[in-house]
Parts: sequence; C-alpha cells; structure tokens
Amino acid sequence: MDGAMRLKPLLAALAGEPVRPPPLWLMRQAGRYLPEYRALRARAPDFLGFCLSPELAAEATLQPVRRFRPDAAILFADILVLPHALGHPVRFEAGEGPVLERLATRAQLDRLDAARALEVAAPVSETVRQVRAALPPEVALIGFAGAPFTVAAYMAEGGGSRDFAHAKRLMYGDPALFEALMDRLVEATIAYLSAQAEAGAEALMLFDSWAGVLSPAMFDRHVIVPTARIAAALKARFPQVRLIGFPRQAGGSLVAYAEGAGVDAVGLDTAVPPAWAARALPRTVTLQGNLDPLALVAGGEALREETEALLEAIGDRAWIFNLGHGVVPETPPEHVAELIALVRGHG
Ligand SMILES: Cc1c2[nH]c(c1CCC(=O)O)Cc1[nH]c(c(CCC(=O)O)c1C)Cc1[nH]c(c(CCC(=O)O)c1C)Cc1[nH]c(c(C)c1CCC(=O)O)C2
Repeated sequence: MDGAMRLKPLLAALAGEPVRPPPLWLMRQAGRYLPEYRALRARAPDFLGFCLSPELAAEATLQPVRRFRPDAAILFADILVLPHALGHPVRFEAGEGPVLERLATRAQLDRLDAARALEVAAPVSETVRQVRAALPPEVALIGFAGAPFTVAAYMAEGGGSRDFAHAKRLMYGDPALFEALMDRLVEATIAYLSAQAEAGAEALMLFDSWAGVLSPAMFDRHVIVPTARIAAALKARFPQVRLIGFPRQAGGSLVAYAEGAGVDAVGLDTAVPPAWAARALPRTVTLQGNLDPLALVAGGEALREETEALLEAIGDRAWIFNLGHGVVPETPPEHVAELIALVRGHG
C-alpha cells in the first residue's frame, strides 16, 4: 500500500495488525504530573469548567503529544462530564475527588435530561474538532466516556468508594430503578460518543474502572450487555470507528468480556498476566496495557525490567502498549520519555 494510505500505527493495531514496536499511549497522559498542565489548569476556577472549555481542553490534550509524541492523543475531559451534562449534581473538591448527589429515587432519575446533555456536552465535540485539526498526521485521536456501570456507580454512591456499597445496595435492592438508570446512561453514552465520532475521534474508549466490584452475574448484566449495546449502536453509525473497552479488575470475567462486549480492543489492568491474556483472549481483539503505573514512577532498572517483561509477553499479538491504570501525579515526566524510548528501541 502507498505510504500516504497506510493506517496510523494505533489504528492498524486496532484493526488487528501486530504492529512492532507496538503503538503506545498512556491513560491519563495529560494531567497533574506535567508542570504545563498545572499552569493551564490554574486558568480555570473549576475542573468541569476546564473540561468544557474547548481551548483549554484542547491544549491539555496536546501537551503530552508535543512533549512525548505518543501514538495517540486522548481527548481531555472526564467520565463525570456526562452525568453533569444530564443535570445530575457533580463537583470536584480539591484533594477529595468527585462529589455527586447520591441517586436513590425515581424522581432523581426523572430529572436527568438527555436533550440538555447534548447541549451542555457540545464543547467536548468542539475540543475533538480542534485537537483533530492540530494533531501530527501519524497520531490518532481517542475519544472516551465512562462505561455505564462505572458512571451509575459514581451516581448511586455519591462519589468514589473502595467497594461501592451504596451503589450495590441500589443495584440489588431496587433493580428496576438501577436498570432504568443504566438504560438512560446507555442511550446518553451512545449520543455522547456519536458526537465525538462525528467531530473526528478515530477510536472511542469506555472506561469501566469499577467493573471489578461486581459478581460474575452482575458483571454480565451491567458490564458486558450494556457495552455490547453501545458497541452495536456505534458500529452501525460509524463502521470505521474502533472501540476500546477497559473493564478494570474484571478477573476471570475478562474472557467473557473479550468475547461478548463487541469491542475491538480490551484494556488490561496491572494485575492481568500479559502472557496469559495473549493466550486466553480471542485473537479477534487487540490487547492494550498494562505496565504498572508505579514502575513508571520508579523509573531506572525497575522500569526497564517491567517494560521488557511486558514486551516479551505480548508475543505475536496485536497490542497497544499502555499502563494498567492512569499515570499518577507523582510521576516524573522524564520517566515517560524513558519509557517511550525503551518501547521504541526494543528488539
Ligand atoms: C474513574 C475516572 C474518573 N475520570 C476518569 C476515570 C476512568 C479512569 C480511571 O479509572 O482513572 C477518566 C479521565 N479523567 C481525566 C481524563 C483525561 C484524559 C487523559 O487520560 O489524559 C480521563 C480519560 C482527567 C482528569 N480527571 C481528574 C483530573 C484531576 C483534576 C484536576 O486536574 O484538578 C484529571 C486530570 C479528576 C478525577 N476524575 C475522576 C476522579 C476519581 C478524579 C479525582 C482523582 C484524581 O484527581 O485523579 C473520575
């Protein structure tokens, strides 16, 4: 194929090609570990306002691209932009993370407004347009949303939690209400991601960060089934758009997810043995992950050993090199440059 026609490395890997060296990007590659992010962030009073300012969000998206030249940019926003846009109260408190109104009643559910959500979230599509226009030609643009279960969990819990006990109380105690919430989120997520695809996102990622708190039956019902609904709707409208699912800490349910969620790629969290994943997950999916973010904080020999072990384990699979969870704020930016040099210089 003519050079100008060749797919960007990330998109080739998502199409099932075992690109070597594997394309690389990092979850949370934008953010507080970068001094230029902290300076930019200081210009907006609140985090949601920052996410909904296209100029600021586009700049935050592009900062790590300029500094490190990863193979993908990920839209700068947050998974809680969608519940905020639907009219559910969300705020970010410095030092304590997100705080939401705890959803527990039908009246709170009935207040969610899908039409309003498209309007409030419209600046996110504008960010996608601006970033797409500014990206170097070989760098792919990933849009994203929270997966419905993780977003529902934050809404029903009223914030973050170790075990999401309040959310699970609603899930088991009032399954009709919880299902209705999930249905609203599935529809809103399809509309939100469709707008990102229309604006120029080439891949879309669903972050199911709290999938791992579920029993196998609930994992099937609230992770695999809704993800498959979103995937089917998006594929029907945007056949060229690739989907990445990240069911964090899915444990043994990872195989069922890879087989049934309808995604092109599965993100592996830090605890998944990569050689096992390479053998056990269907070859129809590309794998993504899963270096320990704390090895990236450590740098040096620890980073080199972990990186090399991962690169050996991927064998001949289509793979996207990434972390097993997001970059943490303590990460020295030089270690990211070191990691990219290790991956690109391997073999
Ligand atoms: C669960 C979740 C959230 N947000 C997200 C997830 C899924 C991934 C994961 O499991 O980490 C996803 C997310 N959040 C952010 C991005 C931007 C793009 C990127 O990855 O670079 C993405 C993809 C920016 C952000 N989202 C947030 C920040 C920090 C806020 C700030 O800059 O003031 C950033 C850069 C805030 C946020 N947002 C969220 C929490 C719990 C917090 C507070 C904790 C923290 O600060 O890390 C919810």
